[in-house]
Amino acid sequence: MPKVLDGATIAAEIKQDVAEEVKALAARGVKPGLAVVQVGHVPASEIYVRNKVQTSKELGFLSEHITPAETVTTEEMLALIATLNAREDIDGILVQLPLPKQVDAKVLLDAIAPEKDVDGFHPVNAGRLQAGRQALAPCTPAGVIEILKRSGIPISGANAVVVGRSDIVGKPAAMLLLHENATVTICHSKTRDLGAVTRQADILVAAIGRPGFITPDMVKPGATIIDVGINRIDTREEFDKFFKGNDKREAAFAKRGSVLVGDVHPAAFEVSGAYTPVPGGVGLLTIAMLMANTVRAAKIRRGM
Ligand SMILES: NC(=O)C1=CN([C@@H]2O[C@H](COP(=O)(O)OP(=O)(O)OC[C@H]3O[C@@H](n4cnc5c(N)ncnc54)[C@H](OP(=O)(O)O)[C@@H]3O)[C@@H](O)[C@H]2O)C=CC1
Ligand SMILES: Nc1nc(=O)c2c([nH]1)NC[C@@H]1CN(c3ccc(C(=O)N[C@@H](CCC(=O)O)C(=O)O)cc3)C=[N+]21
Ligand SMILES: [Mg+2]
Repeated sequence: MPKVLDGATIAAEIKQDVAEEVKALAARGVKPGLAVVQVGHVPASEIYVRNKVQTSKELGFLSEHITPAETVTTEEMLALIATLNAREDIDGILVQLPLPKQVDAKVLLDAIAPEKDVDGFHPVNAGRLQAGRQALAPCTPAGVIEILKRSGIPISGANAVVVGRSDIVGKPAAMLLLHENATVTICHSKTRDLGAVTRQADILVAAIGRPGFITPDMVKPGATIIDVGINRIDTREEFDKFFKGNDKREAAFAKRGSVLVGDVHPAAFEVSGAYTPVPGGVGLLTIAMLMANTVRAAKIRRGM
């Protein structure tokens, strides 16, 4: 039976560590400040943003949830970011993606002060990360490393295969695995004979954005699978592809009319030695690492 790498338990450990740092900072009169900017109404963003704001409050941060209208312009957003950059009480700025199409996301993300870029999306942080300098690393890839380390899964010398090469997940995940001395392969939509590559993986990271894409034949028996994908399924036909006969998922589907599935087919987990579930896996670590990054940003920026 494969081991389930429980994101909730690991996230709780990280949040405990963060809470202790917050206490030590409070004793020195410092409160980490996080601004979460959520533009318009993207249904998928609601729950994530709520999680972020709630968790930062629980941990005793100064927490601001800023909600510009759907119709906001790039210029207005730049003015908001300039204000947040200049504020002494704000240590971290997060602009939730996706943004409406009239807003130039790249221009905005580049305008965030790198020392307040708790998402780790700014090119300065990406460059610092790849150059092996101190950097704010993107939260989801950082969470992947934390899960592996805290679960005692050896990374050094392992064959790690990352499927997906986005600037916010796949690429930085590969870079962090490399820094931990894994032998890293990055795959993408042009990769030839993907299954042959993924079957070499001791650690397989799926960050593709396609429900159940990784099938059992693509997995080396006993491998560790980290499923980053978050895909919402809302038709019976799709549901049956992944969860037919699964009572717990049936109940969730009946109740909400949709369920989440990762980029890994549930049957592929059965081949693995250990895996992160969706939900309850990497997503929860993303939130925890955002908190850790915010405290880190506070300490660095305030010279502590
Ligand atoms: N758990 C969490 O906290 C988070 C989860 N996510 C989830 O992770 C997933 C990936 O997100 P993100 O990186 O932003 O997605 P992107 O769409 O930016 O990138 C997807 C990557 O997958 C590759 N890909 C697509 N189709 C195939 C294919 N058929 N074979 C091989 N590779 C393929 C693409 O290749 P190419 O470059 O060639 O197009 C691309 O590199 C999504 O499900 C997203 O919802 C994202 C962020 C946080
Ligand atoms: N600037 C920016 N930074 C991000 O980090 C960012 C973003 N934009 N846009 C969207 C993606 C996605 N993302 C997730 C965060 C938490 C969960 C999460 O909490 N998941 C839980 C609950 C899922 C649920 O029940 O819906 C779980 O997997 O168990 C998932 C996904 C952050 N992202
Ligand atoms: Mg994306």
